[in-house]
Amino acid sequence: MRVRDLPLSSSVVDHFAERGVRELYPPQRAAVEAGVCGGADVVAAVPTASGKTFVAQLALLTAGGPGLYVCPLRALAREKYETFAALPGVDVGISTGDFDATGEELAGNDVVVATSEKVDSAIRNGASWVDELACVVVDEVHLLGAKRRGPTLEVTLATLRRRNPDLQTVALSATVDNPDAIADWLDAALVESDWRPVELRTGVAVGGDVAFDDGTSLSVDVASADEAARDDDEEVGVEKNEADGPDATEVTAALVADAVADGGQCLAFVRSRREAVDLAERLADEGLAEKLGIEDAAAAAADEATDVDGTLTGRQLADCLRAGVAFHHAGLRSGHRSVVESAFRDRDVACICATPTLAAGVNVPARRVVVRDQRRYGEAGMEWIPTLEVHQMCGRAGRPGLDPHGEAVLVADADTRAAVHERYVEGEPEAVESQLADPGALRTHVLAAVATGFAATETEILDVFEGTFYARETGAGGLADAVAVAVDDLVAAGMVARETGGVEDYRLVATAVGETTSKQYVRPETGERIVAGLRAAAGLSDATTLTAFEVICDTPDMQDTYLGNAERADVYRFARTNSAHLTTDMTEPDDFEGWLESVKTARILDEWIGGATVEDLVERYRIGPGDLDSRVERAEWLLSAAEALGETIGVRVPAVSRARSRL
Ligand SMILES: Nc1ncnc2c1ncn2[C@@H]1O[C@H](COP(=O)(O)OP(=O)(O)OP(=O)(O)O)[C@@H](O)[C@H]1O
Repeated sequence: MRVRDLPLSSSVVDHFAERGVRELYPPQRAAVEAGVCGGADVVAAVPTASGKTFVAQLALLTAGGPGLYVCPLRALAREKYETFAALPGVDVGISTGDFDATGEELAGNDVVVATSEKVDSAIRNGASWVDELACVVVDEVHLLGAKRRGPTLEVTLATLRRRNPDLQTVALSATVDNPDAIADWLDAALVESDWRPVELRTGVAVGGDVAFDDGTSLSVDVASADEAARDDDEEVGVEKNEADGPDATEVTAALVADAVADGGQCLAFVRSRREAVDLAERLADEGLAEKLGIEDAAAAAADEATDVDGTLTGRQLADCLRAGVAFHHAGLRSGHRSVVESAFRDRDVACICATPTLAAGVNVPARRVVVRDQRRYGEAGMEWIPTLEVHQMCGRAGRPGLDPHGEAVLVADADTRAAVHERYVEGEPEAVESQLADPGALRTHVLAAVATGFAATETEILDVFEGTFYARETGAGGLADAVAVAVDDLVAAGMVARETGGVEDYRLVATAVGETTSKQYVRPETGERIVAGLRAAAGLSDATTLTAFEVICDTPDMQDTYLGNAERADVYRFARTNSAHLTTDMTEPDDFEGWLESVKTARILDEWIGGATVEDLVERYRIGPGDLDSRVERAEWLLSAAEALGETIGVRVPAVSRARSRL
């Protein structure tokens, strides 16, 4: 099936042809056969990099009206926006910021790219454009199994479909165990395929020996790399037992060096940000830039990274880039992330050492993927990383048209070889499971349903949830008890009131605080904390910007900031010295550690508006520059919510507005 046989304009056909897209890939053909160009609802569950974006474009271009592309990950939205905006004759809007507004300015676009939070917020604020949509495409729909954002994704999609029964729904998923359940939920045709544009072989490495699942094998020389490490160890007086095998880092280094010497780029995945930086610094000794012959380009990429800022992270990244290697994780500033991603695509860097976030959707195909760590710290100590995530990492291997096959190598040792093989080579990815029953998520969405006027009784709330994936799995009735608890909680928190009509007959209405909380897109617990904080601040004789920051940082909508043991005493002293400016008495918090972390975040933000530089703060408080950026952004949103809530309850705290304007 050819692109030019599809119902697309000739300029669009030319656009694709210029990008080498002339003949449809088999899963794309299956989607067309399922009716994606004719308004049909389709779920496509296909491997990484097998052309899902093209399926999205087909749906959006052929729908008889405006389309919405829901991108659960903010980091990806910009890339998709650019892809859609390049289409001839298509007006594209983007909405990914975290806070506020109906986004009325988005009306009139042919395609809107937005996160599910942003769409949810637009619905709560009464945006009319959401009712005019002809088509919605949800990318990475398997993320409805994610704890925080999953419930928003499914409730938003259910609400859109309920309000607009003619809406075409197209959902794109990674390969999961239950795509049929997702298709059944959306009443959609299922396109399921394991076809990949480049064949992938996956193997397990023990020492320098890799056994692939297609029966082939590979040996790399770890000994020399290992000796290098041993020399280093000797210098610093580390004793190493001769009987120890080579460690996973050295095996990884050898696998990377081998692929690069052969002209191929690599991705190496590790469990944490810290490990990503350490591994990159270790690989900087491998002479990768010389091996790939990219010294000049690598130096230029290093200069670009230096231009972003002068932080320690920026300097480390630049040093690594100069040596042909980079690191990539969620604590990087977006400027650094995009330098790394585009340098990799332009072949100006030989290897990226990354945390699993890179695997989720960023288009960075490599010859070889090495998964050094398959376990990471979780709630229950060291846990295996889900198969779905590891498969997404492995799926980045193989560049269409350039590599005969992609190679994914999982680094194990003699003890873990069998488990790693069973879990990730033989094993199937997990099923997607709804997280909507989580009490915090339910409170948020119950409040939204009441505040927007969609529901005024428990039964009507259950009707709203009837279209969710959760309800498909268990029946909406499965939520009845949990919804009743959520309503009670919201009444106790002063967000919702029961207005009685007759005996035992009542309607649920949002209180003014509940309505503002929902519109400002903060969680009910956040709204409650801010209201209490504002009242306390109004009673302080000396409420300062620190007071305002303490209030908003002590909410579940602000990210936690890690508090190391060494800093604890210092933050404790700071809280004591500044107790006159804080709304919480030190003896009060149930979760004292959590509160101290909020004080640390508040202190950082207060110094930031006082003129401290990113460089200072990053070094003094040991947070990533990207983490500082995201806290500043959240603080802006939460302070604006605090202003709105202050107005609602008639409490004015000038320090809140001062903090906001200085941010
Ligand atoms: N029919 C086609 N012919 C040639 N190239 C194609 C075709 N379809 C897609 N591609 C190219 O394949 C690459 C991967 O496609 P795409 O990014 O859509 O994959 P994806 O399935 O969305 O991946 P992800 O798992 O990252 O979401 C892109 O560079 C795209 O231009």
